[in-house]
This record gives sequence, C-alpha cells and structure tokens, in this order.
Amino acid sequence: MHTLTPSSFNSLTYLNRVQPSQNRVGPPRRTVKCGYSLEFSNLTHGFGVGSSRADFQHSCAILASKVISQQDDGNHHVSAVNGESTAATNLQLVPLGNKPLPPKPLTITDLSPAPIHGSSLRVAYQGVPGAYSEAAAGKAYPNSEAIPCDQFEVAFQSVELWIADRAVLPVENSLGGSIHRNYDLLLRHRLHIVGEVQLPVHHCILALPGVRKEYLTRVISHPQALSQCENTLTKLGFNFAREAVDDTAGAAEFIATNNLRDTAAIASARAAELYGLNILADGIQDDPNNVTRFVMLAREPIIPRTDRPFKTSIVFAHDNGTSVLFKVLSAFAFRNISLTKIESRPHRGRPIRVEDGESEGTAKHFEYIFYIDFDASMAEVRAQNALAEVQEFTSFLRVLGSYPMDMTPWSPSSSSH
Ligand SMILES: O=C(O)C(=O)C[C@]1(C(=O)O)C=C[C@@H](O)C=C1
Repeated sequence: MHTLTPSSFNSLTYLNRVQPSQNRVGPPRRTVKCGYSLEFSNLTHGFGVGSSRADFQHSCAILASKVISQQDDGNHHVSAVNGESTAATNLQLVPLGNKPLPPKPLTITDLSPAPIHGSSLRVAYQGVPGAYSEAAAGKAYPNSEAIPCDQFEVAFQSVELWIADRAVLPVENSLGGSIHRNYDLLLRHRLHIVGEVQLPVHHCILALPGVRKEYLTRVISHPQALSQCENTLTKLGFNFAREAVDDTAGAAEFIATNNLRDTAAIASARAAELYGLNILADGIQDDPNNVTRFVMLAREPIIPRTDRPFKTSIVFAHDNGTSVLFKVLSAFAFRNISLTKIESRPHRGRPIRVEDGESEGTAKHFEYIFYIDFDASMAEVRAQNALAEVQEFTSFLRVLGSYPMDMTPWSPSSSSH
C-alpha cells in the first residue's frame, strides 16, 4: 500500500474539472431509502437552505418525519463509538517487529480512479503508521483498513474519489487547541461529519538505540505535539531546537531512515516499536488529560437520532461581520441548547470589509466564518427551530453533520498509543 501525497493529485485536478457525472470513480452513489439523503443534503448544504424561514421549516419537517420513519423500522445500526454500521473484519494495523515494512502514505499521484474494493471499511487518516490519527481511525472503526495519507487534503479527496470510505481527522486538542487546516478543509469539501472520536494522547521522546540526551541538538515532531509538551521538554532539560514535521510517527521514521543520532522525536510508543527507536522519556505531555478530538467524515450524512446524545456542527457567515454573533448565540441559549465549541476563521472569499468614515479615514474590519458545535440532534425540534432562526441572521449556513457524541468511558492518557 502507498501513502497518498499531493503529487498523486495530478489526476485529481483533471477529475475535478470534468462533469459531475464523469467525475465519480468506484461504485455508483448509494441510494438512501426514503429519499432521506437528498432532503438532508438540501438542508445541510447551507447555500441550499430554503430561501425563507417557511422553506427551512418545511425542510426540517420533512427531515423530522424521515427520522421518525427510520427510527421506527427498528434498524438501529449502533456501534461502539459513532452509531454507524460497519461490515466488520479485522483492523489492519501495521505489524510490529521483524515483519514487512509499514505501508507508505498515499500521495496525490496514488489517487488513481480505479480503487480496489475489498470487503472491509477503508479509513483514511493523515500521517504514517504509528501516528495518533491511525489509532483514532482504529478506535472509530475497529474493524477497518487504515489508509495513511500524507496530507489532510489528500484524506478528504480519497473519500470523495471512493478510494477510502471514511476519513478520521483531528480538529482540536485539549492543550494545543484547534487544527485550523481541517476547519478550512471542512468548508471547502462536501463531506459530512458522521461521528467524533476522542483519543487520549500519550507522548514519548524517542531516539535511536544508544543515543543519550547529551548527544541531542534538536527535537522534531508535529507542531501540535511540540506545543502539547512544551513545558515538560523544558523541565526535563530538552532545551534543543524544535522542528515541525508533518506527523509524529513521520518524525520517528525520519530519524530511523536517516540514522540521525543528534535528533529526538516526540511520538507514540507504537511509533518507537515500528521504527526501532528507544523511549528516552514517557508521558511527556504537559497535562495527563491530553485529548485530541477527531471527526469521522463520509460522503453521505447519517440519520440524526434522539435516543442517544448527539452533537451538531454548523458553519455560518454574515455579510456584516461579527454583528450577528450575539443573535446567533441567543437562538441556542433561548432553547437551552449548550454550545460545546466555537471557532472563527478568516473569511477567505472576503477577508476585509472596508468602511469609509470620510473625514475620520477608512475602517478596515476583518471578516470571519464561524464554526459552532452544539449539544443537540438535528432530529430535535428545538435544534431545527434554532437553525431556522440562525438562518435569518446569516448570509450563509451549512450543517456539517449531526452525529453521536463519543461517550466512551474517560481514561486519561496513562497508556501508550
Ligand atoms: O502526528 C500525529 O501523530 C497525528 O496524528 C496528528 C496530531 C494532530 O494533528 O494534532 C494528532 C494528535 C496529536 O494531538 C498530535 C498530532
């Protein structure tokens, strides 16, 4: 297997330019019973949210009736984390020890339009084997084939092109904060969030066998991992130059491949095993409760339910900048809907709004796109009403997904991943 990388995408660029009907590779798009997918897509593709409140509420009513009819069929499809049904075989993690080399991440040129379809679910993640994202993919879809990709963008495209069935990508960490790139990509691509998975992240300092701290001149890792260990690295006397690389396990692989005796990596214990490195220090994250939240992405949305805790993620913008924010937030507050996350990103299409104050000069306001996660299912009337109201205040609104919360019992990152 290869890792997907950007150079694999020459063929993708072409594919993206052809007509939608020619664009698809792999099996034809699944037809979802009761026409649910179509209506939910209309609802979710913000530009397509009805042109008036009445339209929107009509869409919500259709959605709600479909949800009820789906719930009534008794076909619940609940799995450990996300409530999706999967055709289960075994998780194909890379073997350890003296076994064959781990698979190379997919690249853009690897995204050929003729994927091989096996029976297990194929789950794309960013990084190489041993990355935390690989562990997250395994937690989200325990019986799946993990497909390494060298960039987040490649993981998105691999699902769009039917090379993978799902992508599992990090969006935020409890210490390091948001992974902004993935927020931007969620907006640019048309995949749906179908679940979330929270992974306790337990970092180690790794170096080649025989290498001691005194030999080191630099520490390399994913920027998130470096920031999650900043204080501990200083406390332990690892005051060397820090260098960012694409992923934690990639840092370990780089040291092993290039036989670097002056460089340490921050990565998982599994990466140490895979790439033959020693663990110099264990559990070096600045807080034992170090958790990264990943979202699971699919080509089709899942049916929102009310029989278990759900979260909904939306993205919106307004032509007059931040002035609507209070009104949007109050639409949730009045209905007792808790927000679990709010994030703002530059409005790339229109980053600056200029206001001419004539004699006073020109005011230049930055424009933002807002992302909100809230604690309710789109199958709930209060969530539908809240969104109908939000739609009145915003120029653009899209539901990224309504999906089951990760409710797995809490265990701090005491064990290595
Ligand atoms: O580099 C990895 O191992 C990853 O899976 C990426 C990533 C991230 O993007 O935040 C995931 C989890 C950890 O928080 C550190 C890095």
